[in-house]
Amino acid sequence: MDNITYDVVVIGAGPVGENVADRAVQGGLSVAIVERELVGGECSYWACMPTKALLRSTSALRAARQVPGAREAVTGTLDATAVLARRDSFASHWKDDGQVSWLESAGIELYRGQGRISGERMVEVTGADGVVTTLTARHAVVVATGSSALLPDIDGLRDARPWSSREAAAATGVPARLAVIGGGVVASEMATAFTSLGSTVTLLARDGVLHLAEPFAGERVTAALRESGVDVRIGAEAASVVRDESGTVHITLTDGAQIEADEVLVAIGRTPNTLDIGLDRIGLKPGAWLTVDDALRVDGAGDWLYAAGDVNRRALLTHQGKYQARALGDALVARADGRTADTGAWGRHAVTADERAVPQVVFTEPEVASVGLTAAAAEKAGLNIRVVDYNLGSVSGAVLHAEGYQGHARMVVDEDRKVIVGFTLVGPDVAELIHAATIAIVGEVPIDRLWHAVPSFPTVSEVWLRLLETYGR
Ligand SMILES: Cc1cc2nc3c(=O)[nH]c(=O)nc-3n(C[C@H](O)[C@H](O)[C@H](O)COP(=O)(O)OP(=O)(O)OC[C@H]3O[C@@H](n4cnc5c(N)ncnc54)[C@H](O)[C@@H]3O)c2cc1C
Ligand SMILES: NC(=O)c1ccc[n+]([C@@H]2O[C@H](COP(=O)([O-])OP(=O)(O)OC[C@H]3O[C@@H](n4cnc5c(N)ncnc54)[C@H](O)[C@@H]3O)[C@@H](O)[C@H]2O)c1
Repeated sequence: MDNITYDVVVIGAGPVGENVADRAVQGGLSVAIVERELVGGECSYWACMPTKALLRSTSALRAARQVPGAREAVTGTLDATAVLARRDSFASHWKDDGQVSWLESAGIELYRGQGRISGERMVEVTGADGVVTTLTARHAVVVATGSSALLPDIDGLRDARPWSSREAAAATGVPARLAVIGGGVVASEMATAFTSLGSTVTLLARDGVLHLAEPFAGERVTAALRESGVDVRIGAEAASVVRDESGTVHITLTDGAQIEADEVLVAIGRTPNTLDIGLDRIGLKPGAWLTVDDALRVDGAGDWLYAAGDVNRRALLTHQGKYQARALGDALVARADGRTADTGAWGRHAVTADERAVPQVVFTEPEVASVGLTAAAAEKAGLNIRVVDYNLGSVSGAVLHAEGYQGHARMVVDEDRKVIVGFTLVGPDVAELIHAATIAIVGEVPIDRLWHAVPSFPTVSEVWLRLLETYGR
């Protein structure tokens, strides 16, 4: 059994673990990173990259069809084999050589195997050959073990070999009939992808489609899914699932209705990867989300244990986890140098945006792009708000962008401070528009000053001017 010492030991080499390690090494610390599967994590092989690769072809086809002249050049349907092949390359064919080379070039030491905390500042790594290596961290252990798909307790579901987001993202073929349990981000995106690849999709959205977003977003995505042939059943709940000998999946709903499918995708949220990481050895509960303070220190542990990314449940998004990683990596360097970390609001080592300005793009058709609070969330937080709505389809840039462009924009203004606290867009190709709103919220740009941020004509961004005009000067 080896015992090796580093300044920092990171468990989990997903996008978040990699970024903590990178910042710490750049600040002069020695870092070991432990990975049990593929370096690059969920995002690279089974989440963001492969799913967005699947969806991009759908979006390109829709865009061409919405513009006369281009429309006539597009005569067929999606080539599913070509789409899946492009997806394979974006998942690096499920090989991590490229990311391992990057770790090497960055000076980060990789240990392959299951990492478990074995005591204060200690991590045991059990390799595939059963050999255990003990790593000691001089300054910090960072848990960046991410999350896995949650499976609900539905009668027969486990035996029916359901797809999780992993099987959907890495599908080798297109099922003729796909049932989806869930109405959140994964369910909406995968229903969009598979209907356009040719599946007959039934979406069982117990709590509605994208129900935590502004209501108009879920309504428009629901309408578009239905228009593309998806059978969206709001309020439907699966009671039991059986896969028969022929492979057909039979789903019985709580109201007695029956659905048949060739595959069933379960997308009802995530569970933290903390069941087998040694939490019991330090008095914490295995399987629980790791709650952290503003410095990302794990509650109930000493000042040596941190958690970043999905596992701390602050925002289950790659970009937000990487934001935490940059702040944490730099803070570890500062502390190792004997400096105090700057974790006050918007400080260099703070993760303030986690609470005020988390952007997200849902790559459905239409796309939903949002940042900050919805009107409902702002009201619940006790803010004195004004909601400003505008029909995105009437902006000149949108009219030019696509024939029959339909979309909607909402700005939520904190009336006491006269700054934007929330922004949501729904419409074709709105993804790239959201960063302007993120900057306005993070910068707390006064509404009066926004009049001086002039959008170019004729772009869809002109919606900013229309929203200001609607708000009034
Ligand atoms: C289908 C889907 C699509 C998504 N699309 C997007 C998107 O478009 N944009 C976006 O921002 N987010 C998206 N997300 C969310 C995004 O994938 C996650 O937020 C992100 O992967 C979290 O990164 P992480 O590093 O915290 O965890 P992960 O990516 O889960 O990485 C954790 C790593 O830790 C390893 N690990 C776990 N336990 C141990 C252990 N004990 N020892 C050693 N190694 C261990 C795992 O093998 C894994 O490699 C999507 C999620 C899903 C499910
Ligand atoms: N484009 C993106 O940014 C993107 C894409 C995919 C996933 N993600 C991230 O991955 C995470 C996981 O996505 P997800 O869609 O699995 O979770 P989610 O939290 O977005 O949605 C889960 C949905 O399942 C429903 N649900 C919960 N329990 C249920 C049950 N027992 N039966 C039926 N429905 C139930 C919920 O009401 C909710 O609508 C999200 O937090 C998201 O941020 C992001």
